Amino acid sequence: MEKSQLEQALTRLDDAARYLDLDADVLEKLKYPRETTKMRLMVRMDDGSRKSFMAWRCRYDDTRGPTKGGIRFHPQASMDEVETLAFWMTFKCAVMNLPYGGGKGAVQVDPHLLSKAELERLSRAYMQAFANIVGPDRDIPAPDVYTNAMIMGWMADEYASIVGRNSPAVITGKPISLGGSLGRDDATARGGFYLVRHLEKELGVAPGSTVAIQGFGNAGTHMARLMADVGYKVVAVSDSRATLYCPDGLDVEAVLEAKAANRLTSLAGSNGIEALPPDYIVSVPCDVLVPAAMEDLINESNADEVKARVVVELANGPITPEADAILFKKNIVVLPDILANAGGVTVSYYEWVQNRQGFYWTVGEIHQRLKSNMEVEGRAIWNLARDKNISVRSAAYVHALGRLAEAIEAHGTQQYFAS
Ligand SMILES: NC(=O)c1ccc[n+]([C@@H]2O[C@H](COP(=O)([O-])OP(=O)(O)OC[C@H]3O[C@@H](n4cnc5c(N)ncnc54)[C@H](O)[C@@H]3O)[C@@H](O)[C@H]2O)c1
Repeated sequence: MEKSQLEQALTRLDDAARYLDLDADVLEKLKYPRETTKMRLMVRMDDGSRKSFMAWRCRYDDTRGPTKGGIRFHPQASMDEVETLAFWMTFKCAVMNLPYGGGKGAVQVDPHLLSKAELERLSRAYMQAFANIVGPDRDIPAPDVYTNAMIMGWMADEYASIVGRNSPAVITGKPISLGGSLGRDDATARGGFYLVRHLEKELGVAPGSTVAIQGFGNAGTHMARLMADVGYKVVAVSDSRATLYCPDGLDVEAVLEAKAANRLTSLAGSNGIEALPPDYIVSVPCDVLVPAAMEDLINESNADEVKARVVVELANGPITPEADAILFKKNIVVLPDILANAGGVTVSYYEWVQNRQGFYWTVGEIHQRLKSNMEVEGRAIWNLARDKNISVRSAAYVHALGRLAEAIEAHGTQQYFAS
């Protein structure tokens, strides 16, 4: 029988456990989601009819603090995916030493088929359904695929009316006018960017090296701009419909404009730019490949075609464990999701801190803190990988698991005696 997504993800936990002397209780605690709630949301459509949508919220593990993780609106969302993403959040927050556990949520919906008013009603319905589960000290959502600051703003507003007080720290990734943090919009890409720049010597890349980016949404577009701004050559980008490829380098600003107007492929045919199928991006000749779309897009069927020497996982889980083994054999360095895309949750943490203290930082302060956090954790993980001769992914899991194990033990024995 085929493994579920969560079972696949758990193989990383078993792998990391081999390098630590852990109590069996620790693994038992981390092997299962603590709490997953499933709700059917009823939403009034503009034509007066009612439609229902399946929705979930998972709090995977809260040993290190309130659970934290985004809400995804996607037609293929499933409980298995939500629990897997929540598992990854647990490790990501531990990698970055944030005082959080891991959570995630989703609605099974294609948001492109909804009007803005329907999208607002759906977002409010989500918060009505899960208001008892979330909370600034319990579970703190954020944006993920096909959700954004506007949606977080509606959800924060709904939560405030339910609890009867302003409570901005319940959700992050909000509009700046509602207590959002400066620097949250490009934080995921910026974290990955700081990491690459910090490890340039070790990775053998530098401005002038070529980059291909799979997925051209929040994470992908910001990464393209940041890398191009310091002189990296972006040779290919893709979205769900096409890959745009130009070996001499794309004009990133022109590509961003075309994407904003929803006509990415309109650039093909001029200046040596070709439009190719979306999957082509994986095999593009380049130095750095940046998956920034969905899970499992690099798998057994195409991992052999990867030409890059470095893969920076801005997406969550873009490489299957089988593909990971193939890349490792090919000496391709993978900077794993739980480290490379942790800039998003890190600036979400800053947003939560600012909301709670009621005092806000400048964008310069945010960038400085993020750069320092990425460099400290990135360096520790890089050194661990080198010293133990393991992949950077395994090292990131070992780094996080050590922190989780310490916290599980520090909680004492109460849970041991409880049923
Ligand atoms: N936004 C964040 O702060 C954040 C933080 C951490 C991780 N991530 C992860 O980054 C990834 C992207 O998230 P986002 O926020 O940028 O989402 P987004 O909705 O802004 O963008 C997703 C992009 O992926 C593209 N896409 C979808 N299917 C594709 C396919 N088969 N091939 C190529 N492109 C495809 C879409 O066209 C879109 O351009 C996800 O895995 C998400 O979990 C996001």
